[in-house]
Amino acid sequence: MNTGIDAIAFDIAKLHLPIKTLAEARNIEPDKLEKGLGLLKMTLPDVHQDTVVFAANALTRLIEDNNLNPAEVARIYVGTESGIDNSKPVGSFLITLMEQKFGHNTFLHVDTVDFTFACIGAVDALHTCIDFVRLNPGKKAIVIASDIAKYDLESTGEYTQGAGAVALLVSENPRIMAFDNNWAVSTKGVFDFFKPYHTIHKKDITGNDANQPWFGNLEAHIEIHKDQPVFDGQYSNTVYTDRTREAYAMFKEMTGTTGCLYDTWEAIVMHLPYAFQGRRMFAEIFAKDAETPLLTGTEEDYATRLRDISKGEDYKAFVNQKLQPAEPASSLIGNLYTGSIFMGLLSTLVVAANESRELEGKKIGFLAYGSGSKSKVFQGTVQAGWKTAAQQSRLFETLDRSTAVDFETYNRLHKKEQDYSALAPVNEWVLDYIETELPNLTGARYYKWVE
Ligand SMILES: CC(C)(COP(=O)([O-])OP(=O)([O-])OC[C@H]1O[C@@H](n2cnc3c(N)ncnc32)[C@H](O)[C@@H]1OP(=O)([O-])[O-])[C@@H](O)C(=O)NCCC(=O)NCCSC(=O)C[C@@](C)(O)CC(=O)[O-]
Repeated sequence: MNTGIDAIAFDIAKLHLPIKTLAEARNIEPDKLEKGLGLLKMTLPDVHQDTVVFAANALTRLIEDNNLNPAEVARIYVGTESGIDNSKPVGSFLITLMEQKFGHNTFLHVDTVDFTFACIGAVDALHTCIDFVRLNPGKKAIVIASDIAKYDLESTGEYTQGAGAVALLVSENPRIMAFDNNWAVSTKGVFDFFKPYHTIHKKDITGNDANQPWFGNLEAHIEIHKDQPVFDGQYSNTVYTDRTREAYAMFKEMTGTTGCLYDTWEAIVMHLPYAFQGRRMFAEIFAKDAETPLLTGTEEDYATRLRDISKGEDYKAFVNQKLQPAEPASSLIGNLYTGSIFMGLLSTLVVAANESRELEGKKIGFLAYGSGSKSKVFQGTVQAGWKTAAQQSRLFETLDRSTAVDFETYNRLHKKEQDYSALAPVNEWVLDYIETELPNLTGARYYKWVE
């Protein structure tokens, strides 16, 4: 039985900071960001938006565009790493909101849960939902990837921010993409990017806490959890490359592929924290799988050879054919964390449709990554309804309508100083208020639909 993605909907933050504006303010050469990393716009949440809002908007669109009867949906599984509660999942908010819109008890028998593993959480949700539909033919599941990629001001992650959600309908005989039952994994527990609940600073070794055995010789200064990660950008690239290379090799082994695997893929969709991450990180796999000799001398020789290959004409042609179609949406959005790989898929489909290329029956390879760290490599075959879905998505028309903000507004939104919406919401969910008075409900978040 074919199982996979039957429909896609999305909700992307409607505000953006042009990357040039950020480059000028931070004294970075705009070309580095635009031509080096492929960034053009950085989308930002408005004051009335959080992960629940983006997820609810994408889900509402998925249901309405596909005339879905809630009774048909067995699961709504959410991938997120920017949830708003440590106990109550985004999924449980979604059930409340969908019942507000579609009727009392309409989602009573829907299973829901959040998956967190940095950017790969929604791929994990998809993986388990595909298994579920295979075991339960006729049932449908929804996977939602919803995140706000927020980094500290003036950090190297600042120019890779973005916000929004992608919702996928998973079913048998899907219209867009059917997945093979091979999922190769590479996992290792590392600290390349993480969001600790508490950050403990080493201040000095004279304070009272110095005597506490669990702090060793440190005085503890504890900060509460914040939205922005602790990360090491260059190390995260190394880990990204290692995990994807290892999972790719594992995929070859498990499928018994003897030749060059990527030659069998019409397009490659990778996790894109920024548009050019895939093309910057794939060069090693490109060389190794084609058995291009990489020097076995020093590490420096290896890096130089790899760099030469990545700047060569063969690699450029390969990038243009297989990796580039996933990039334009990322350039206009920024990082979507869990949603990035699915937005890369939609971008690939829309670019092919715009170029009148036929994808039906072609294989697409996926290289997912989540910090912390894990990669999953899998493949799918494009189905007959891909072009209609791509055209109906109106992806680039929607992104074109994004509103630019100035640097001051960006700063205020980032610091959460602004208490009014920069753009009035229309036909969408908004965060209405957060309870502050009632002791048993302090912190409860309430949402409403705005016509
Ligand atoms: C991604 C980094 C590390 C980039 O870090 P960086 O230091 O800003 O950039 P760089 O020096 O690595 O690369 C700049 C590129 O621009 C080029 N360049 C320079 N100047 C010019 C110019 N004038 N004209 C044209 N090109 C120029 C330069 O040559 C180079 O290209 P390359 O070496 O590839 O050829 C940084 O933005 C960062 O720390 N980001 C946050 C972490 C991150 O995104 N890591 C990515 C891997 S981990 C991941 O993907 C998971 C994640 C982050 O999504 C989280 C999760 O899983 O939840």
